[in-house]
Amino acid sequence: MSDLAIEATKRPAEDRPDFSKHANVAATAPAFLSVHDIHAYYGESYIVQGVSFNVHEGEILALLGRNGAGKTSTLRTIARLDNPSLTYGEIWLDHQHLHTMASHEAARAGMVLVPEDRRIIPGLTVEENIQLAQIVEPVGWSIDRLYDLFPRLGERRNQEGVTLSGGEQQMLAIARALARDIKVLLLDEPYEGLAPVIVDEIEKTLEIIKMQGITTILVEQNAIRALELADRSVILDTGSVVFDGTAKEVLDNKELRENYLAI
Ligand SMILES: Nc1ncnc2c1ncn2[C@@H]1O[C@H](COP(=O)(O)OP(=O)(O)OP(=O)(O)O)[C@@H](O)[C@H]1O
Repeated sequence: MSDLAIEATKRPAEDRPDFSKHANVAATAPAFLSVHDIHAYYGESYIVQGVSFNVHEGEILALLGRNGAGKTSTLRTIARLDNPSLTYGEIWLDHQHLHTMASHEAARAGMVLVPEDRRIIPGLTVEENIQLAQIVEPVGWSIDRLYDLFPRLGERRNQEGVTLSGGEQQMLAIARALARDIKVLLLDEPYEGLAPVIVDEIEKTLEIIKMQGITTILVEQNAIRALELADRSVILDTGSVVFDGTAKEVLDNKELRENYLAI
């Protein structure tokens, strides 16, 4: 950790300098997505403790770790949500510095989070949920293209979104993200509560999304399923990276799986 980062962590939240507002502290030429030494707090709670990793364009990265390891917090920090707040570090996406952006600017730059609770808007049909995502530029996939990817959504286009099954709601949440012109899809526990056959279906769509060149970061409790799909994996423990390598390395390493994933 750099001196500045240590300095940031020692101070109470209100006194901490907000290094995220400083654009000119990049040390190296960024990868497609480069997360560099990010530190983030919920109020006084220091949760994301110097996380760094790179993601290549079109890759699926499984971000794994035990309950409470900091996976959701890391995703939220990368998406530039206010909570937890980024106090130090850099996030570069395709030469754009997301660490200086608010969440709506990061979304416009192509970083979109599909949260665990999916946030389907009540009172709106499937199609209206998608259309709402396309109200502002830049627009991504057309509605017809989204229905090709998710035929179930096409069949239910006039049904109220919140009345869909859990799996269909997850598909709608992903479709809504793709309806924007995105570069990186951040998925928080997309398989949660879903039957294996629905997980199979969602997995197939994630493979198709990958083939279109979109980069995905997948946070999943179902680590085996995530690793079988992913190219690479980053494992977190108490808010820090303890492993960065290929998904196969994790699947082949019993000790790593037992120590950090309990599988
Ligand atoms: N809003 C919050 N305020 C304070 N602490 C929080 C908040 N949200 C999460 N935390 C704490 O941050 C730590 C990391 O939580 P996080 O949800 O990022 O972990 P996770 O790896 O995604 O866990 P899980 O797999 O259980 O979802 C936990 O100790 C949690 O209690």
